[in-house]
Amino acid sequence: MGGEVVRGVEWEGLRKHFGEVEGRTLRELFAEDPGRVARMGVQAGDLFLDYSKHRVTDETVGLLVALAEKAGLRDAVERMFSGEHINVSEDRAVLHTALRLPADASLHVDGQDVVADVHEVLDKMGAFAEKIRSKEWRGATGEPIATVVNIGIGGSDLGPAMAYEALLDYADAGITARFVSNIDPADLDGKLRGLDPATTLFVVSSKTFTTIETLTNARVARSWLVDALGEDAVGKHFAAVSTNAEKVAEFGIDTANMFGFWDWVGGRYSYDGAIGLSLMVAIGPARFREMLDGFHTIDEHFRTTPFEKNMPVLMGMLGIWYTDFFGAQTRAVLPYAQRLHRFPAYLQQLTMESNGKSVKADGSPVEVDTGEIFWGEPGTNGQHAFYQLLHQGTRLVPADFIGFAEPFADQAGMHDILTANLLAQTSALAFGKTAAEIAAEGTPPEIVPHKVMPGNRPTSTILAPKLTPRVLGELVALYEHVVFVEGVIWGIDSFDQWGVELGKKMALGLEPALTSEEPPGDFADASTESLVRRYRALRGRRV
Ligand SMILES: O=P(O)(O)OC[C@H]1O[C@H](O)[C@H](O)[C@@H](O)[C@@H]1O
Repeated sequence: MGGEVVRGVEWEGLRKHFGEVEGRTLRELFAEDPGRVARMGVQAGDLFLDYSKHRVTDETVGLLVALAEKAGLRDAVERMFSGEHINVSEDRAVLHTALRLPADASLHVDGQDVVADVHEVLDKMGAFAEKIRSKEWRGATGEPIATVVNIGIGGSDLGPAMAYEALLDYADAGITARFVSNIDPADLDGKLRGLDPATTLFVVSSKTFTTIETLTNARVARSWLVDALGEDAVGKHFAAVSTNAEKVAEFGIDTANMFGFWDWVGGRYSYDGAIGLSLMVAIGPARFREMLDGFHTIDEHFRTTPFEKNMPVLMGMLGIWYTDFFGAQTRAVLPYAQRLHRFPAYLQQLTMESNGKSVKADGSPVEVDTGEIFWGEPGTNGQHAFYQLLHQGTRLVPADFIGFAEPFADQAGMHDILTANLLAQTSALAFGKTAAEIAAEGTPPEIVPHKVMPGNRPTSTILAPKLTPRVLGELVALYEHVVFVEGVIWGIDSFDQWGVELGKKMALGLEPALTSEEPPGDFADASTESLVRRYRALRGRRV
């Protein structure tokens, strides 16, 4: 499966074809075939993708689709959706798609009625969120909750934080959310500033409930609350989201206020379940469910649409095309929506923790580059910062531009100016400006080379009607499945993350060396030892 197609017949066919396409420009491709625009557009739910500004022909698309077929992508999709243990290194099912199945759907996995479990938790979250939003839930002093502080990190932070920011215009109950993640004390300190313990609810979010950052922040937050309101206040001011009820109880949070999920939901795939609790409190259960419908729409599209019109398949295969044939290292994601300012950061975990692997699912080494480096900033800000490199630098940076037709609120035509910028950038990136065109404007000859815009820089444009809860769900599901497609082609396990473990363990081992009164002991390496001594000296400790 999967990785076996790398360097196979279809792969080599693509390599040969790449030799023919590499030297062609988008100007030529468009001049020869203006009809490509009509053919290279696909709709999935509310999302429209224009991929005509990619360095591909119909033949390229045909070959990429054939590679996906040969890799067994169809089967792999079914295996994921039906709950097979495709996360082989952890022997787990991968069922984030079950988090958004409608209540009348049916899915039994490992003897468990997954749909019933999911909806039981959603209903419990909904009831809790409504109590807080309606002010029926009162804090220890009888006041309603004004602020929800989510304490979590990685998948237990990035998803709800990104989505809360994205959907801020839908937070209609006067309840704001804050997100604390970093073990740097500055994070919690900054986020607690200005808050009244009497009106603050903490949601401690951790799949494992063993993550040191989260538990430490939660402990400090607990003291902050208890110092102000006493020990008895904890029950009214702390909730937990976890798969680990035992640890939640051990920490001292009433499991009646705990919202569960399952080992078949990866941390980075979890905010559409209980990890989204703080988001649900802010926007309400109905809008949260609209968001889930959006996710589900794309799940169905991915599962049932022929590959030639399948948005995640096309985007994933384009990722393979640029990574493994053009040798691109990164993919920029450029949302023309300020509300999506955390979307690139969210995608970094989703994509890079999933596909940053150098062995295949069977443990053998991969033979080609895997894992695109995702990065980005909202437009138009990025235009005034790093787009220079995108336009005239030596590196090829394929980019996804994301835009919306309707703003939540507009002023002075600002939204149209925003969209005009998105369109101008993708056009300039694709078609550039030649030396002759620049010279014809009267530019002095010695300046002409500086002004040449090489063009031929590929982009996707994703356009949606409006950034609603539904559309956000669609966008996130789209990228989840893009990750899946790429992982299948590379033959890797996109659902484990062993690479983060070693550093965590070493930090636990190093901490005593920083704080001990004894001279630092033996170290594995001289550089680390010298830095430990320097740090201790700077902190006035014995070296
Ligand atoms: O939710 P938790 O168990 O606290 O885990 C939080 C995060 O920490 C880990 O280091 C993983 O790399 C992430 O995938 C995970 O989302």
